[in-house]
Amino acid sequence: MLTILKYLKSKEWTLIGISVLFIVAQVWLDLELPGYMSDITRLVQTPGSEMSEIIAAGVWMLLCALGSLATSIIAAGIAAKIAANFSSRLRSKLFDKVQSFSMEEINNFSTASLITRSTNDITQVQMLIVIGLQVLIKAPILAVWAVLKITGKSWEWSLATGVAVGVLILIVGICIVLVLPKFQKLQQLTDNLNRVARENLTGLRVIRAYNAESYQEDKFSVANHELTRTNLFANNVLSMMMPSISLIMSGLSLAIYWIGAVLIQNANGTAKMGLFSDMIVFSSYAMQVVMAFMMLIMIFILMPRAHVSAKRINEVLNTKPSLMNGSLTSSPANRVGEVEFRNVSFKYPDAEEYVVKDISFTAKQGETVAFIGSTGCGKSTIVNLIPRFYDATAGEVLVDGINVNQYEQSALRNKMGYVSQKAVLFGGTVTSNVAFGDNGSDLSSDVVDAVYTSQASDFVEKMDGSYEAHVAQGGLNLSGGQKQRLSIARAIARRPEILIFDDSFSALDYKTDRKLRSELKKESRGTTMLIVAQRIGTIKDADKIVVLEAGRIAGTGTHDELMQSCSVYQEIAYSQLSKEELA
Ligand SMILES: Nc1ncnc2c1ncn2[C@@H]1O[C@H](COP(=O)(O)OP(=O)(O)OP(=O)(O)O)[C@@H](O)[C@H]1O
Repeated sequence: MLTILKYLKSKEWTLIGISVLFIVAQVWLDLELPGYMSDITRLVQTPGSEMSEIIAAGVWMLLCALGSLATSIIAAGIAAKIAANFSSRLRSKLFDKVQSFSMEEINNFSTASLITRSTNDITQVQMLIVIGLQVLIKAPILAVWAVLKITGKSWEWSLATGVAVGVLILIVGICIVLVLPKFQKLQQLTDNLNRVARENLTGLRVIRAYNAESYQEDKFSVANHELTRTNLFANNVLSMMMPSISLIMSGLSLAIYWIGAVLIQNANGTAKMGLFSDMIVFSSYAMQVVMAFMMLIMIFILMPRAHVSAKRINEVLNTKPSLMNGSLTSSPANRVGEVEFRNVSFKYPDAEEYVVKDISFTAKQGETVAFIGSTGCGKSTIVNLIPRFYDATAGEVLVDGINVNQYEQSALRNKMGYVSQKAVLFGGTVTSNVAFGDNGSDLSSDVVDAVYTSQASDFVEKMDGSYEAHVAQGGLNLSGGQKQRLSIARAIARRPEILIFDDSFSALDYKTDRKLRSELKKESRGTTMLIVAQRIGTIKDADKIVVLEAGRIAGTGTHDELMQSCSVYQEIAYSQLSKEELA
């Protein structure tokens, strides 16, 4: 928990110092009250006392109470401000850190857990800071000060107070030992609930189409039930604390008055009055001592969960991204748009088997290199190594003759236009989606050209608002083919050295696919293209086709060469094209 406090700024430490001053003032004012009460009791019982003296003591008492209220409001305001700023900073830090993660780290934590850590976990820490800043500082000051006020009055009363505090600590200790492991589990179960809810919402259409609502509900109920059960256990244990504290407070009052009654009975005439007034003052201070411990208990309720949350936040913040950033921001001027794989092998983190093995090929500037092969043979994996979504396990991936891990990641990715297998659009407009990213072009002419090349102008111009038309989050108001065309436009609009299409043409009909490729050829002359495809028709004209089988290269060459030499390619070609098309 303490390590997370290093993210507090010096200005916030100053504010904490100021709030300590207010809290000390509040405690002092609170502890003045019993003194005035004792004065009033004494004055009331002393014959011949002036009414004005009683009123004066009452007014001072009221002023102390108002002062205590004002200082506590200010201290609470400062704590809320510090906690809100601190948690906002933590959220930004987590967001930035996750942005720097490779797919490996994201998969290790899981998306659902990263969401819980950025929201629920931060809220737990924020709550502890808001309450902790007031209570954690106030309680010890109050306890020590109140104990000092009552020491030396009567050892019998002190003993009763000591026993009460001892029992209180014992009960709190037992509760904490019981609930601490549950709190650890609670955050993991919240992750799990998030994961199930996310899966349900993203797969809603499929769930409905297959009438699988009850199956999903069962899954959700299991996660929900487990979370509820753990929550209930923790809350049931904690709920026993409050009645125990009330019992201890009432028991202590009773003990003080009982002891007082015996002491007063045994005292002589004049001492009786002093003892009575002492008893009232002592019982007030003793209550303050118990109150101080009660406040500490509140912290002990929040602390274990916040401690677990802080640990989970720190885990993310302290994770070193496995992709180390290189330092190169540009490549040699004479080698542009070149991609080379030298004996590259790759296995996914934690996997036993290599997904691709010993891959070597070169794509020179302006060339089109295509990858084809059966499902799951490793085509997407290969192209994902170029923008460093993962690093090669063995061998070298070079861009413009330089290993990709020597580039600054942003510089490397600015060289590329990448279109993923599943089209991804962001909430905004057509223009904001096409002119997306670091070196996305803001020029409306570039956006219009890219949309035209990607065969999207027809439908974009018909949309309400045209290029400024609204695009829903995830492109939900567009069809699959329309989304894919806009993602292709986004890659083209960057005017990159290298265009990577990861099976991006499959969502398009044959006619659009053909028109798009012929426009692309005209518009992106000089741009190196790497195309993963399922259809031979899409890649037939490529300068080089790499045929993959079970993660290895089964053949490389042009369509005609492969038709002569590669049986795997022939098989794919005969299954897709007629004899006339192949002729
Ligand atoms: N994130 C991942 N973690 C572990 N294994 C993965 C991951 N992504 C893919 N794989 C595995 O790697 C293999 C190759 O996957 P890849 O997506 O590269 O195939 P592909 O040839 O592009 O397939 P498709 O044509 O169906 O898109 C598959 O067997 C798959 O199970």
